[in-house]
Amino acid sequence: MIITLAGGGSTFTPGIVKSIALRREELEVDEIRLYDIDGERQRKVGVLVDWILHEDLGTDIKLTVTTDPKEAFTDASFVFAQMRVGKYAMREQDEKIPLRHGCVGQETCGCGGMAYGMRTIFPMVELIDLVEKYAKDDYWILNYSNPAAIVSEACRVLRPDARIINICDMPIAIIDVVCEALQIDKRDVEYDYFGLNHFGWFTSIRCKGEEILPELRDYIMEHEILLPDSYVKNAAKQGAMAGVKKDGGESGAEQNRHTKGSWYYVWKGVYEIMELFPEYLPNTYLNYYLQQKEFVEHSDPERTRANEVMDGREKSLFEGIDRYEATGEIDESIFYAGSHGDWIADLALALKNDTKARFLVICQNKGAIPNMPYDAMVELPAYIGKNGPEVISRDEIPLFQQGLMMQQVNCEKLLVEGCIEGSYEKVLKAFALNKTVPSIKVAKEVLDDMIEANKDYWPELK
Ligand SMILES: NC(=O)c1ccc[n+]([C@@H]2O[C@H](COP(=O)([O-])OP(=O)(O)OC[C@H]3O[C@@H](n4cnc5c(N)ncnc54)[C@H](O)[C@@H]3O)[C@@H](O)[C@H]2O)c1
Ligand SMILES: O=P(O)(O)OC[C@H]1O[C@H](O[C@H]2[C@H](O)[C@@H](O)[C@@H](O)O[C@@H]2CO)[C@H](O)[C@@H](O)[C@@H]1O
Ligand SMILES: [Mn+2]
Repeated sequence: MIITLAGGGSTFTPGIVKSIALRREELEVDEIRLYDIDGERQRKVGVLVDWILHEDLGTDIKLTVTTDPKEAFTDASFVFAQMRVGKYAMREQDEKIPLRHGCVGQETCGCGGMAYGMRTIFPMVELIDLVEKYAKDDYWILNYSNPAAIVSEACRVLRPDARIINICDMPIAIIDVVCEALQIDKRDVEYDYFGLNHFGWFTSIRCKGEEILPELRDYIMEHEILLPDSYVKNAAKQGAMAGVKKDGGESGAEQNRHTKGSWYYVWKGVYEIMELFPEYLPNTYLNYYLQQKEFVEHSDPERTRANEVMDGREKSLFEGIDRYEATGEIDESIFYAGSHGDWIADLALALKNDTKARFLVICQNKGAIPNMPYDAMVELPAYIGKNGPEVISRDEIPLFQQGLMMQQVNCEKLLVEGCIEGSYEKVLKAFALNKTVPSIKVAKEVLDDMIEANKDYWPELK
């Protein structure tokens, strides 16, 4: 049983490998392969992965680190994809170019998300074709590569038969925070959710069968933020309490980072949205669409999330690996093993062992939300077994959410069509349709700057 990580040089690789290795008996995994187009970045991550597999956990799982697709995918059962096409340097452009024009600058939302999507569509299709060619016939690609909404729409259009499931860790990250805030165990929690990727709402959260959304709402209103007291106390102890505008990089500690810099506004925004629209718990990404003006106001166009990540997660990981290579000493806090890795490893487990466990997945609607288009890629709970997701249908969604989702879904579809056809006009219409963009003139200005910045990545637009 072979699992290949595509984007093996990712900062998330060590955490994911640890989650796989901790489930080695149920997954019956014999070999883990890392595949990347950047050999040196991946080699370094491979050094840490080797330590995790063979020193830390003492497993006999074989490790292969390669830039050769044939070696990477031959006979693989699972491919976990986590590519960042254009790396952090292009993420920085995605975030900074729109901000220069007064628009939201974000990795996966608005103009930045569309730019990232246009870089990723064809490499993703290429990956699918390589996996089809070399992997086992019943392979599964479990895809984290962002922007997952646009990537999944492109896969639906270009490779409709691919055995790919697109997923996101934000909803489970939100549930982690909710559980910490209310001091409950996440194993007791089940939730209902609907939306698009990075664009959805929790409609019910249950703990041991009891509805806890009202209690959570009270917590958020009382604290004026969705942040657990324990996170805030820990961060304060470390002298890193935020709320502070435009502050420095992340610390190694996962909890700590949520209390400062751009993450602070993520959790504050949940309160600001729920104060006005208390019915559901919003995905934090809705901030960028519902508070676009305020986001631009509190952003520093010279220092965005990409800078925080480069100075934080990326730096501490690669400096830690360098230190290990030089001294043989390892500091485990340089990588994060948690829900992100557990989620994808548990999904593989559900597919392999036909567990019918419940997961949120990005899937074609096919009537599951009756008042959304049949071919929209939506995010919904599903039971996962050996034949893939069995999506749980629901009632019609309210007009406010449906209106927002229709605008966003049409934007994503136009972008994918424009990218495939090489149509400037369609891509411009996608930019103009996005809720983060105030006028067609601004849409054109941002798009033209994006074309220049992405000339090594995007198809030509005519
Ligand atoms: N869906 C989610 O909820 C979720 C959560 C976290 C991260 N992500 C995504 O996971 C990815 C990795 O994030 P990161 O911050 O660790 O980035 P990273 O830059 O550290 O790692 C990405 C790796 O992908 C490699 N890569 C780029 N193009 C490739 C290609 N065509 N083939 C193979 N490898 C390629 C890069 O060389 C790099 O090593 C990103 O797409 C990010 O957006 C998604
Ligand atoms: O800015 P980044 O690169 O730190 O995060 C962007 C990603 O944010 C979400 O995933 C988070 C998650 O919410 C957090 O709790 C922790 O697990 O880290 C993840 C990655 O930072 C989101 O779901 C992803 O799509 C984004 O790429
Ligand atoms: Mn996500």
